[in-house]
Amino acid sequence: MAQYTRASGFVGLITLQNPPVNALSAVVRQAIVDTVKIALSDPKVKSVVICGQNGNFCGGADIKEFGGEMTGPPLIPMIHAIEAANKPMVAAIEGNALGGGLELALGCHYRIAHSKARLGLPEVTLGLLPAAGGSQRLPRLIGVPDALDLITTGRIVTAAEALRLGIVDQVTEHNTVDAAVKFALSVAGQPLDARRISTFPCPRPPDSDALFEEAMRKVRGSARGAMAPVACVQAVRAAATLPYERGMEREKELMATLFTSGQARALQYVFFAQRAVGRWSMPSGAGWDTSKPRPVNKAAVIGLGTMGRGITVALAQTGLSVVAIETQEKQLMEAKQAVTSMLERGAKRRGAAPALDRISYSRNIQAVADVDLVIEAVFEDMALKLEVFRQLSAFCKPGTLLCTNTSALDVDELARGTPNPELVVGMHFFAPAHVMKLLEVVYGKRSSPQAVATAMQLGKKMGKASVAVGNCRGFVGNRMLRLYVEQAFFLLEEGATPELVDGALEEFGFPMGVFRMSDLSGLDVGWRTRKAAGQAQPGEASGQSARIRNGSRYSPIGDLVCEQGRFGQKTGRGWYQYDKPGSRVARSDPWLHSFLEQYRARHGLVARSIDRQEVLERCLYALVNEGFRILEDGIAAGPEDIDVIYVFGYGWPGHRGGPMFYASTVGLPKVLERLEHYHQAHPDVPDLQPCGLLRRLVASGSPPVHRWREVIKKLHSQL
Ligand SMILES: CCCCCCC/C=C/C(=O)SCCNC(=O)CCNC(=O)[C@H](O)C(C)(C)COP(=O)(O)OP(=O)(O)OC[C@H]1O[C@@H](n2cnc3c(N)ncnc32)[C@H](O)[C@@H]1OP(=O)(O)O
Repeated sequence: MAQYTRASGFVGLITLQNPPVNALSAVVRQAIVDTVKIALSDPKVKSVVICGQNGNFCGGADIKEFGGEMTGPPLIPMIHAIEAANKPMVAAIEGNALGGGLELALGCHYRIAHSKARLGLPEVTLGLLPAAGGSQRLPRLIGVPDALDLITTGRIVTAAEALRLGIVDQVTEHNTVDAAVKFALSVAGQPLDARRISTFPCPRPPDSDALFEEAMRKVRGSARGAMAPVACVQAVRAAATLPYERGMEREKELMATLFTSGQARALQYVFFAQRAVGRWSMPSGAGWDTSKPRPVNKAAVIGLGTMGRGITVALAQTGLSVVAIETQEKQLMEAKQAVTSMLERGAKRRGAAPALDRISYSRNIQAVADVDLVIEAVFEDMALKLEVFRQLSAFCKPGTLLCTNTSALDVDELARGTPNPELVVGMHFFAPAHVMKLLEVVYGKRSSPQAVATAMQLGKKMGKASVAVGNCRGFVGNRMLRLYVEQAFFLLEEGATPELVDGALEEFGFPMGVFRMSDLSGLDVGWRTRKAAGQAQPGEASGQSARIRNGSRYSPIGDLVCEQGRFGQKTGRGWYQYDKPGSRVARSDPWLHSFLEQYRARHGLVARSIDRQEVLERCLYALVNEGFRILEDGIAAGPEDIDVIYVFGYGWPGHRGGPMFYASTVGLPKVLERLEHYHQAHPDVPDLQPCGLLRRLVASGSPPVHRWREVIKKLHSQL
């Protein structure tokens, strides 16, 4: 709702009240309409201030309402009535003014912001556009190029930037409502015609056609099939080329298309999934609501390779003191240089000072003595990690949390090697660790809820989408990925090319297909793991046995490519060829195609024609099937956890909502039927056998994704 009071005798004060973010629900919109009417009809009131309760202006339209039938007064006429008012309307912006919240403020005649306020139109991240007039008013206020930037990216700006752009009229360090009331009194009675943004002509840059074409090219390149960024460009173009009323019609048309698209539903699901994973739980029942994190002010990072450097940067940028440890002098100095330049680049981007003095460097592991938490990021070798954990246990003060950044090793085995296994958790970052938004927090059998709570809270502070998962080989993300990559290899054996597989996956929305990605990250990484596991065997054995391991189908194609010294971009050759080592532009490689032909001939395989649909079904349904197994095993608590991991860590297109959400949109019976089909066609791939949980969900009528947890709970209670 919204409360109406009078301030300083002559100012009507409307306070939005809908905790926690004062979203514009139907009730709030009705209250705004009612209170504006009261203020405008009160002869004593000379001007009006709109603010939000609890230091937060407004988080925008109520996203929860998008799923149902819209009731209550619509936003657009409500904002028009504010703009048309004959008394000055002033927005007092504290905290967030986002989406419909900023659009409401743009309907006001003046905007006063607190210096810590954040403003933006993030609708595009929800698959929408600012359709309460924002796409038409913002370009009129700040010009087309800046409006295009903010609307197509959803970028949030600080009050200082908002002032520079001309979005707000004044920024205050003091009480914003007091400042707005004072300001409102000072402008009482002044003419308002020049303050109604919808009446402004839209400043049209001389080269506007080229500008819009470039903007369209840019969003099409990065949107990977997402409709909203494209519609945002179209809406701003309408602002620049049409009168306001017609621009509003275009905004409405574009919004209608987006609103009813599956993409908006998927992105809104991701928004709520991100919040849901914060309410984590462990199989014991302990969770976010019962476990208190320990304070972490100082942390240590052990091992300053690529991951360790990124983690150091991320921790320092979060405001922690960091001790960065590497035993070899040369590596330590190289790492120091690399970390310094990463921090400087980041600081330049943010217009802040680099956090260089938060980091101390040491070759001595005893420097961990006074830290609250350690993140070990040494080479993926169990013996080495066990030794590091043994030393940490000896040198750390009691209660220090010991975290491992392993992506593949057993967290329980590491914990068993320490006197306090309850203090051990996995913190699995993704490269580059200071950029990638995902963190898997891996709890072992003995990890204490407090240790998990501490790692989750630290992840949140670092701005990561942090997901608590159980301990198993590959945790959630890599465990699922193995099956996806494996299907891509099998498809090559059966007649596909890297170009076909990557083309299908990139058209689906991945930034890179399996093979392009493999070339980027280096083929030798997986090869080393497969050799260590005894899977990759040297030489070009032929016949059936060369493609079987432990009774299941295995493709040695990746191993054979590695044997040729083709490790991807870094060697200039991999699944594709590159102009030179380190170059990024992949070109088809005739060598690889003839290698595939010879390989098939040697193994008696006859290439068949494979279409993009089969590529998608084989790769994606194998991945989804493993997701169901992970839920069945209790490694992830719900589908949201898996989806957040895939969207934020593995390039799964957000507008498809994550693999488990995607499966629900395809229809679980169809996913089940296709898996049965492929399992029948490939009985030597047991992983294609549909998971019991998938069958159970189908048998229980394929409930929507938000109800899967109930089925999973029931399943676990019966075990
Ligand atoms: C045909 C119809 C025409 C309609 C025209 C529509 C034009 C306008 C569209 C919009 O305004 S869309 C919404 C745009 N706003 C946003 O995208 C902002 C979303 N929220 C956030 O980014 C953050 O929540 C925040 C505001 C920055 C606050 O972050 P903080 O970390 O402090 O809290 P959270 O944990 O994120 O959120 C707390 C709580 O509030 C819920 N919530 C947040 N925003 C909304 C919202 N706009 N609608 C509904 N609910 C919202 C969030 O889910 C959390 O709830 P719980 O999950 O804890 O229950």
